[in-house]
This record gives sequence, C-alpha cells and structure tokens, in this order.
Amino acid sequence: MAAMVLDGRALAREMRDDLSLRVAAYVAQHYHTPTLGVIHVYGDRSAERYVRSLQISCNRVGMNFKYYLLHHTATQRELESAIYTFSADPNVDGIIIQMPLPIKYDSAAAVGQLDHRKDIDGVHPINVGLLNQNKPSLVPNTPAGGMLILERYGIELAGRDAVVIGRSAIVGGPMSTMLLNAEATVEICHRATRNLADKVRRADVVVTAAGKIGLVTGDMLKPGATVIDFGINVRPDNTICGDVDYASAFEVAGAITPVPGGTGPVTTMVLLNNVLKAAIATHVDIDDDMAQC
Ligand SMILES: Nc1nc(=O)c2c([nH]1)NC[C@@H]1CN(c3ccc(C(=O)N[C@@H](CCC(=O)O)C(=O)O)cc3)C=[N+]21
Repeated sequence: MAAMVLDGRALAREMRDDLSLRVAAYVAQHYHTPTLGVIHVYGDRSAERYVRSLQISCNRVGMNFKYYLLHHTATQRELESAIYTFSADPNVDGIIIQMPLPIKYDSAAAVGQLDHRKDIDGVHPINVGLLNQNKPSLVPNTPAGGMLILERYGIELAGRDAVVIGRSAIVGGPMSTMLLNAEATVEICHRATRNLADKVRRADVVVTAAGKIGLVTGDMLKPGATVIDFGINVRPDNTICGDVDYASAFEVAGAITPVPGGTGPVTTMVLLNNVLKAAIATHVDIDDDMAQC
C-alpha cells in the first residue's frame, strides 16, 4: 500500500497567494513594508542556501529583506550587538538568527537579546513560555508548518501516540509541545535514546527533526503511520533529502511528507506570515481588522 503524499508545496502556494494580498493591503494602509531581518554567522551550508531562498520568498510576497552577515570569528558580543541593531531598528519587523549557531556561541544568551515582539522564530523565553502554556503568540515556524500540514490533511492527533525525534529549540522541542497541546501522547527521542526503532514502531505519528539521513526506514514504522519529516539534509551532490528513507517509508506509512516539497516550503510561509503578524502588532492598533491574521 502506498502512502498519501502530504504536499507542502501546494499548501505553501495557497498561503503565499493569501499572504501577498494581505501584505499589499498592509503596505497601502501603513506606508511601511514588512521587513525580515536575518542574522547569520557564516558557516553552515544548508543555512546559506536557506537565506538565499528566504530573500526570494520575501520579495515574492512584497516584503523587504535585511541581512546581517557575521564572520565566523565574530565574538558573542558582536553577535549580540547585531541582534540589538535589528531589535532597535523600527524598519525591521521580524528577526531570525540562523540556527544552529556555531557551538562557541551561547545561543540562549543570544536569543535572550531579541526583542520578543520581533522573535518570529518563537525562541525567546517569553514566546517559549506562552507556547508551553498553550497561549501561543509568535510560534516557531517549522513545527507550526508541520501542524498546518497535519490539519490540512485532516490527521487526527487527540489520543494518538506521537514520537518526535530531535529536541532542538526551533523544531523538535516546540513540535513536541504543539503535539501535546493538540492532545497527542508524545514521546521525545534524541541522541541518547535507546531502542529508537521500538519506539518508532509504536507511534501513530512519527516526526523527525534530527538532520540525519536514513534515520527512519520503512521497517521501523507501524503500518498506516503518519510521517512528518523536518530533515533538510544536503547530500554531497547538492541534492536535498530528509531524515526518513522515503522509498521504504512510502510503502508502509499512511501519509508522508516528501523532502523536498513537504515541510520546507510551508516553514517559509509561516515565517513570512509571522513577519506580517509582528509588523501589525507594532504598527497597528489591536482593534484594526488586520489583526485577524
Ligand atoms: N532560526 C532558524 N530558523 C529556521 O527556520 C531555519 C534556520 N534557523 N536555519 C536553517 C534551517 C533550514 N530551514 C529550511 C526551511 C525550508 C526549506 C525549504 O523550503 N526547502 C525546500 C527545498 C529547497 C531547495 O531545494 O534548496 C523543500 O524542502 O522543498 C529549507 C530549509 C529553515 N531553517
């Protein structure tokens, strides 16, 4: 039996058309163009590729893009000063710090310097806390995109057993919280987990966010399981693949996100939607009708 393909590209396209209209309406009303600020410590190949695609996506929906590139020799202080610059800039509405930061940086300290109203990655302690209280404000875009895909395809979560592999601050951690908020029973696996295959085999919903090619194979899945693959791995030949061995998983799963064309494109649209949301929150009265978005 073949799985249903959870088409992220189609969902992202709809989101982009809708967002473009709302951005145009916002610009016409406020004479300000919603602007994304990206802070990037040079080093990671996949992040570099992502920054380029973000710039293109911003322009397509009518937003501005500002880029702060730091050399890998930059100090923590220099990184935090870049974060401060964007936080204090009234023209920048939403900020992301490209993750993962090289290990020499204290990323929690860096994230703490963000203006939480511009924290469109939902990583500032205030936004993490609100999500944990099931009062989400700005939410991490990658897991929020995964949840939108699940919703769009009508996949039930309440009472289901979910396994999340990975516990990063921008993907695995918040995805576990969102699944829990949706009343799934959540098991979080990570690099110290033993018998991963046994845990995956029991799950109705399997989420991978580990950045490891071939981490989950079809024989590890419960037949009919839903698979959400957040892995975006760049192979040596520059092609992209997820954490899940798609060919074997496709034969066993009930539904699966492909890579590319699954969670990635939706991630970008949630991110840009968060930029508009942040722009509205800072430039518009709360009772304005655009605050609905
Ligand atoms: N603070 C922070 N927030 C992030 O959200 C973040 C980050 N740091 N660091 C880097 C990763 C990477 N990431 C991707 C999102 C979408 C695609 C995407 O749309 N990929 C296309 C393929 C694009 C291609 O072929 O190059 C797809 O999956 O179909 C890729 C990569 C977000 N990241």
